[in-house]
Amino acid sequence: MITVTNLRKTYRQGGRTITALDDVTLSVPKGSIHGIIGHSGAGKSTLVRCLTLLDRPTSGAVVIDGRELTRVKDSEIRTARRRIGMVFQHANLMDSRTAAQNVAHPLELVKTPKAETSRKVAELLSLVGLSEFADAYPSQLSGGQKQRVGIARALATGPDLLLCDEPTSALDPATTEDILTLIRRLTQTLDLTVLVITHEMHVVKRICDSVSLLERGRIIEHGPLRDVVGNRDGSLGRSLMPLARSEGDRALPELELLLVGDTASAPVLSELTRRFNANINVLAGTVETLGGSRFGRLRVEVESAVPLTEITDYLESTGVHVEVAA
Ligand SMILES: Nc1ncnc2c1ncn2[C@@H]1O[C@H](COP(=O)(O)OP(=O)(O)OP(=O)(O)O)[C@@H](O)[C@H]1O
Repeated sequence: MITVTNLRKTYRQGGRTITALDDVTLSVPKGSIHGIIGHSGAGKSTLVRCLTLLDRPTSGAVVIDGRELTRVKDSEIRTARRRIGMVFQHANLMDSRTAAQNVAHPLELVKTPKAETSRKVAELLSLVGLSEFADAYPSQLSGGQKQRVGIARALATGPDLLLCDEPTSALDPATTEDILTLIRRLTQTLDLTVLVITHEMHVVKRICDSVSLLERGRIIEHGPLRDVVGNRDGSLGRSLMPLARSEGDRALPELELLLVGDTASAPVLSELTRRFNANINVLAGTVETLGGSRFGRLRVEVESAVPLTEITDYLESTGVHVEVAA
């Protein structure tokens, strides 16, 4: 489990104070994956540096499995860092070493006996599905295979936290899917705590149990995926389930509907047609299962003799979140 409390990082630059992280608080239980999503400049890299002690936070605490990382003395930083496995955008493998030798590297650094290293490396390569490639050099591996070696290497010292910094940003869609499936599987098999830093919404959608939106150093929205998507006041739900834009001016009123859980499977539109003798035209729509719940987001235009408020009141009474498009 990782708990970050009131984390703050400021930099002095040319007489100005730049606040890169502003009161960041989050908590990720064991066996789950938390996504941190943010645009360029939001503070993602600063957060990674503070969590890995490459940079000391200005204030606040980071506690990983009961150990307060922020209190670790400089002389103990190396040891403390072993509790965190890092997966980067590029695996950065050593070209002169085979896959097995790359995975063995962190174990050699902590002087693990040879036999134990061999056993662990074989186990890790098997976990990431690369047993047959143990003796292959990075130049003989695909991008996805290199990333698998990188993940095996990150897990070599048995970390409490796996920190994935843009783990699939350099991969094609099919390989991205493979790597995300692997991260999800390892989280469960090894009961890991995983933080995924990304700017890609589909990564959050595919594997995260919960998510935080980082903007200008602050977490402005956070929660389990299903709460965030169902929250009509936030922007994350819309970003996770976007709708195509409306085209031009339309004569009829437009409604945006958010359907959550059972409502997303109910025949809401046909009921609307029957009840209000309305013509409904779907302009855009998406239905997905996220964080174990089903969600539908629809933009519809409505033609009916009945006042629009009656229709929206009815929809709200059935549990549909309604917004009248401007
Ligand atoms: N060493 C530094 N000195 C001064 N300002 C910094 C330093 N590092 C980061 N910043 C500033 O802190 C803010 C957050 O930067 P950071 O690199 O953490 O964002 P990011 O979300 O990782 O962006 P990107 O995705 O582009 O890497 C930015 O305004 C940046 O200019």
